Amino acid sequence: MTYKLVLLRHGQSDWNEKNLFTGWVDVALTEKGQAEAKRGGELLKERGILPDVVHTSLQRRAINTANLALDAADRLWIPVKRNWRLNERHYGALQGKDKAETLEKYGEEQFMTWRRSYDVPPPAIDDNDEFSQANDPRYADIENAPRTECLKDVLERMLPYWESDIKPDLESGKTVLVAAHGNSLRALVKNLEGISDDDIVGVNIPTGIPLYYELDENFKPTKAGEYLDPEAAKEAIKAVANQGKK
Ligand SMILES: O=C(O)[C@@H](CO)OP(=O)(O)O
Repeated sequence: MTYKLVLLRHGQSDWNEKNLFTGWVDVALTEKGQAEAKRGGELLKERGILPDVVHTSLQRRAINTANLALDAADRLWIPVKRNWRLNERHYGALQGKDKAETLEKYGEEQFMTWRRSYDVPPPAIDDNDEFSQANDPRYADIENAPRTECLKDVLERMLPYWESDIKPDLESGKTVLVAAHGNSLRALVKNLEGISDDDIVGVNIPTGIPLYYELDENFKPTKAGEYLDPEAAKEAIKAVANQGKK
């Protein structure tokens, strides 16, 4: 018995296009992002990898990506579960800041530490900041909702949901789609593949291309995760890695 898991990062968002740190800011998909999501669903259909249940974050770029992909795969009818634990990493005071300007202002080392270090979070966002989620009703029930997060924080808040909701769906034989974000999926991939704290720095997830895993009974991948469009993924991974650079 192998478990079937598909990870899908949302398609290009308005702020991916504008090259702004996004985090918990709830931005929309661009037209290109919508097309990527649809293509993601077509790839699933072509390969016969048909989700039985979908898990998303509480952010519209992931929710809309899931809907567009599932519509294209003719699976819009499957049950859906949403949880803040799948949200993008909270980017703290960097939310809303231009990536290229931040790189220029603070230098490459600080910029990459904030973006990709495992355990150094950016400065916390002020509750009065225009890009704070302090008063967002969808997060009102979270105790100590984050004001910034590093990848380690994301892993720690994502894992309880993996255990309580995603694993049981896999165990019951369902093909599970997780539609989420660059950094919440990096956390999930780190955990799945046992990637070290140092090596996760170099892992980037492209937008809109399904990443397919088959897992054994211990939830370990039986082989490396497979991008359903490997050529497009290669180019897109490079582009994510180089964001901010001129
Ligand atoms: O801005 C963000 O929230 C993320 C994802 O778009 O960016 P990065 O890849 O720089 O972590």
